[in-house]
Amino acid sequence: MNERSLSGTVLDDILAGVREDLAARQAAVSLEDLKERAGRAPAPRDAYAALGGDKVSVIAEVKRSSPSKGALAAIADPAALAADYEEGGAHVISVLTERRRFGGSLDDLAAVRARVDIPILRKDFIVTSYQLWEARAHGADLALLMVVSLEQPALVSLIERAESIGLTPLVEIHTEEELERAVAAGARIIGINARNLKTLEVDRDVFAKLAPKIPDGIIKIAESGVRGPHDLLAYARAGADAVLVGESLVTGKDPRKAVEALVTAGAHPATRPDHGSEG
Ligand SMILES: O=P(O)(O)OC[C@@H](O)[C@@H](O)c1c[nH]c2ccccc12
Repeated sequence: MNERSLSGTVLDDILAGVREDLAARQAAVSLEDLKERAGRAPAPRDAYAALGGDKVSVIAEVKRSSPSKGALAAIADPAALAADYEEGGAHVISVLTERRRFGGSLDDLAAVRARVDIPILRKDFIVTSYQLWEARAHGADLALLMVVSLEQPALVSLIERAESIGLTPLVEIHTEEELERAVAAGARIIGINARNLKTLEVDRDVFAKLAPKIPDGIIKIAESGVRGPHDLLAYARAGADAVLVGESLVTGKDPRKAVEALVTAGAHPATRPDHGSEG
């Protein structure tokens, strides 16, 4: 068993459902078949190039539902939404593939990957290498690994496995202990989630508290709770290289324009700690 046992939290419920769905998929599709499909998948896109440079990058998420709010948006055509995000200037697209709580699927992932030219993140609760192969087989370029749901040896081996099959791992943390584990495991991209997945509470200050403790050279992503350019700028001043935005994009009137506003705010050098007056 790779997962930590954290009894009674929302995360526990989610992981239990994820494991059931995973078992059904494993019964239906052999690892051998998945590997074969991954071998035929288009080459991975360069996530480091997409997230690098002086700008604050925008990762726009295809998200139908959330455990905290339930249904957010119908999203009949996830690929069309992703195309809007790309037109708005998004640097990476995140696709939630978890079914029960987030309403996502691997079909969504494949459809989005086929429509846009930027790197795609598989956002899910990944606890086994089978899910990494699934991600690559459906075209993902990056995969989320959440420290909270993995024991250290599993985290280390999933990072290595992801890299060995061409997936860039985005390692998510919410506490200082998790941060230390992510760094020790060799993470090169760390996402600080403002949302505590055990309670679903959002605390935007978590980023500013933890980001300074991340060693130089590691890409820092602020996840959750970005309502618009104002929040992107606050995260940028606290050292974010990128923001990951879901709810405010899928619930807004015009996702393309909402992404454009974020990208424009993030393109301004004065938003970065190195260049800004906050220095
Ligand atoms: O919808 P928001 O508040 O903009 O958040 C997006 C993203 O950060 C959130 O979906 C998320 C971050 N980490 C996760 C892990 C699993 C599922 C979902 C997530």
